[in-house]
Amino acid sequence: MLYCVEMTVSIPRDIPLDEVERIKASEKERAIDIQESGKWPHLWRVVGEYSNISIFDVEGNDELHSLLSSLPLFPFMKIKVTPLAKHPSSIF
Ligand SMILES: O=C(O)CC1=CCC(=O)O1
Repeated sequence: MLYCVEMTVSIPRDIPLDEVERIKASEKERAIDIQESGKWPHLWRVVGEYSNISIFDVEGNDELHSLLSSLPLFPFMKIKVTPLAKHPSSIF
């Protein structure tokens, strides 16, 4: 199943900068691992926001939740999930 996922990050200002940098480095590693698995085929920055729009290609809700909640930034993200179905006029 395909899902469009919008993740908006908001890190509390009282977390020490070195801890924030550590979390971001772990986030990047985990994101690369998932992309390399083929389950996260698109990851795009939303211009002007600390936010991304992604496409996930997974078995279903449980797998998507498991991947999203494995991200180190998960506790600091607001996530909007939109399940996608084939459009009848799509030629792709
Ligand atoms: O920077 C973001 O949009 C949050 C994020 C998700 C995957 C990643 O590497 O960073």
